[in-house]
Amino acid sequence: MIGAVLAGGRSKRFGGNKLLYRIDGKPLILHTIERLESANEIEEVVIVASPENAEKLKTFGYQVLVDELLVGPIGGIYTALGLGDAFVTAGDMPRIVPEFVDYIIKYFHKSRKAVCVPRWINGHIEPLHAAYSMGFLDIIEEQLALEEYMIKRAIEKANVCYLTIEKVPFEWRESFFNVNRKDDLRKLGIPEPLV
Ligand SMILES: Nc1nc2c(ncn2[C@@H]2O[C@H](COP(=O)(O)OP(=O)(O)OP(=O)(O)O)[C@@H](O)[C@H]2O)c(=O)[nH]1
Repeated sequence: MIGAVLAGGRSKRFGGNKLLYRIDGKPLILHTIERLESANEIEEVVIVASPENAEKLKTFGYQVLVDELLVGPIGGIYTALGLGDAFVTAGDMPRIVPEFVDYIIKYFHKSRKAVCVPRWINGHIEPLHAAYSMGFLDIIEEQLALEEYMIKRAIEKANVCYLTIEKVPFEWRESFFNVNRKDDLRKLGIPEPLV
């Protein structure tokens, strides 16, 4: 399955392009990609970028799709599904657990549902760590026509398989860690930059 890494955000909370921020000498997005591509079920990783970020991201040697919609993750997922079924993540997830990715993809194939997404017992879902089929494109198109851009709403309309997060190994939760603010770098053991 394709692994699609979303990279069309504005990093407002972080300030500056967080995906290019170097951690141990390597841009954050490459940490994410390397984790994702070490999952056995991932055949190829593609980056779904904003037109603004595309040129720089192409230098990393991965296929880059340009998201022309820029309406949030739903537009990135839409662009990725143009290539085929995809496991979609955010670009700011340097702690992805490959075994968890494989588990979700296998569950997705078995279930034959349009989307397979992890869900907490409290109902909160993790749509940027989920498997999507091309069959989901129709629902996204409907939502785009309605100017409803919340991915959560689109998923609610689909035939979905939910994976209860509390039922999988506790350590896998680390997979959802993402960098939003400079302060989050501390959780990676990196001192927050002074500027
Ligand atoms: N392709 C694409 N990716 C997006 C879009 N919006 C957000 N993303 C990506 O989705 C992931 C999660 O985004 P957020 O961290 O919630 O948003 P952000 O814009 O990057 O950051 P903030 O401005 O601080 O909210 C990141 O990897 C973003 O690059 C979009 O419109 N298109």
